Amino acid sequence: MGTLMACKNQESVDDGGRSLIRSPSGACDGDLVDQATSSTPVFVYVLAFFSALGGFLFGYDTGVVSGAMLLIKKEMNLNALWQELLVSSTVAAAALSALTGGFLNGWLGRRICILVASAIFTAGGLLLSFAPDKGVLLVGRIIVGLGIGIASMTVPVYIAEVSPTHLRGQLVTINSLFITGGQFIASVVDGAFSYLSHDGWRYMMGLSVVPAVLQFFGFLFLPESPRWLLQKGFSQEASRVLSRIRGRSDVDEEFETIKASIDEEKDSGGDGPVILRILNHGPTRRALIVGCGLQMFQQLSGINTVMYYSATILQMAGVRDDKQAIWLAAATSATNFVFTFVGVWLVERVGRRKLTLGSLLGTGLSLSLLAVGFLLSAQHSPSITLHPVDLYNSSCSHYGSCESCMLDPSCGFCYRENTTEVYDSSCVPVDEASSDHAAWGRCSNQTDLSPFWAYNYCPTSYSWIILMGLILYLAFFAPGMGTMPWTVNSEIYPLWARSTGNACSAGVNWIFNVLVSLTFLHVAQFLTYYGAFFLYTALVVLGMFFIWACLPETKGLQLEDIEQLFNGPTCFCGDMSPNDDRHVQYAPVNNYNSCHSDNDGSDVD
Ligand SMILES: O[C@H]1[C@H](O)[C@@H](O)[C@H](O)[C@@H](O)[C@H]1O
Repeated sequence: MGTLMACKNQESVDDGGRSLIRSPSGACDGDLVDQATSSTPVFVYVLAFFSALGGFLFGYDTGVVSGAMLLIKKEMNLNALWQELLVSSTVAAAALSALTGGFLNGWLGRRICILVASAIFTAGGLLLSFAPDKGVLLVGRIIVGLGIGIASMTVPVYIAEVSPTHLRGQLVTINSLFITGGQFIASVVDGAFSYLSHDGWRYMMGLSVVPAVLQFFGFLFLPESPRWLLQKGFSQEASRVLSRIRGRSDVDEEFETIKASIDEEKDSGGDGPVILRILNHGPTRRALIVGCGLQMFQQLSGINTVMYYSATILQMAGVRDDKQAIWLAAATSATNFVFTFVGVWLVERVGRRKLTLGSLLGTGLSLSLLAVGFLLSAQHSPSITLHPVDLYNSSCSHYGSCESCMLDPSCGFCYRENTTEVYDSSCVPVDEASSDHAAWGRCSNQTDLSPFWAYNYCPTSYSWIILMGLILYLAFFAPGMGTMPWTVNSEIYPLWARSTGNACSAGVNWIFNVLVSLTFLHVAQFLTYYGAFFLYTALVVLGMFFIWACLPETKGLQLEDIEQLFNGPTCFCGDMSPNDDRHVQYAPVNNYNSCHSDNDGSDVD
């Protein structure tokens, strides 16, 4: 490997942008830096937009189901198992297809995979909106999941491969913006169609066809990634596409750098299944550990539990009307979306490492605030004052407070309240067909005069702490932990391992997504809600150690150079990040001629 060299465009110091363009000889090319940073052709934004529609569909299809489910379960009389199946089948299918997507990506290319994903999204959306019964709904949800898996691993790779170095982080992070944007739009659509109690869900699910068709037709006219083309030996096409994307004809330097790295890899005689080659090749194996670790900790921070649980949190805060709860849940996903902009803005300014660490720190603090809120609510949980005769002698009749009653999934809390206190409270079995009311007694038939029914939560006056924790959590999670795992994974693998590396890490993301959401209620049952949130806090602290110790800074490096960051030990314990400002000197290139190598000259080789 040649010495890692860096150039810094002085003009981009102010906004924090950094350019490192390496020619095959290792020399910095001032003109190239100039062209790359000063005139980014619009075309690259068009490419990023059409690819990020895949992220939008990922967000929309995972987000829309919660609101749609409220209507579907009534119309199709779904029990809890079917509801669970319709939600988790999509995520499980996404895990499977993300894992196999790596093979498809390397074989067919990024563009074909994006086309396939948008065709799958279209077919799934149509099937869902015309589904005659729950069986077809399940098939539709699985199909959509297959599309999500492929899109989630292909889109960041494609955007990273077409982006100029100085914009790569920002453009890939736009995909995350589209994910949270999709979740937000889904919640607004859920709110709007919730008034249409008959068939409203068909529109909610069916609307995803619009961006899917748009992406499909867009990609019919958009080019393949030049890096993939070159890897497959289509040199002329690769050079033509690269010039088109860069908006200029002199792309030789970049072209040669990519080619040199492909030739180098060919010379080293790689053979056999890519995953085995990754595992046998130190730097790539270490990159894979870091990439999968990031994705695992993203999900272990409990984002999807918090998002999913937001409606209940809002109910605890006293929002009882279903419609109002739906709209307030839209406010939650809006917070997630708005704070993702902060990530897009910061990624090229502060870099991936600091952004992720700062985000995790805030996420951990907010999780402990959430936990404290739940702890105080539990300690001041209303007691049960009425004990109606329970003919079936269910477990519900044994509880003394709302806290223990609501932690039992078969019971709910029935109560009246005035401005200061809860009174006339009882713990009764929930109706098996619908958790909206009790199986029998005062809360079994909801009228305006009947008492309130709380399933899965307790009324509390500490809900404001929980609400604050929720908002702070999203504000800290969204810019860093929500975005960086996808961005960093799109850039840390060498070309030959990029599809497989991203497939594995996206697969890890989806697997932990299923694990965390499926286990949440059980964990809450064993540890109580505050215990569950303290557990997530502990996992976030572990994640911070991992990221502090093992995540190098990739900002400003050309994709072909990033592999060198993993030449040392997997974890460099924070103070040895090879791309720290302390280790790489960026030379002012006002005159675009001066260029320094690392300060000790020894480099990361
Ligand atoms: O990066 C995304 C994003 O933060 C979403 O809000 C979340 O639902 C996904 O699981 C995650 O992968």
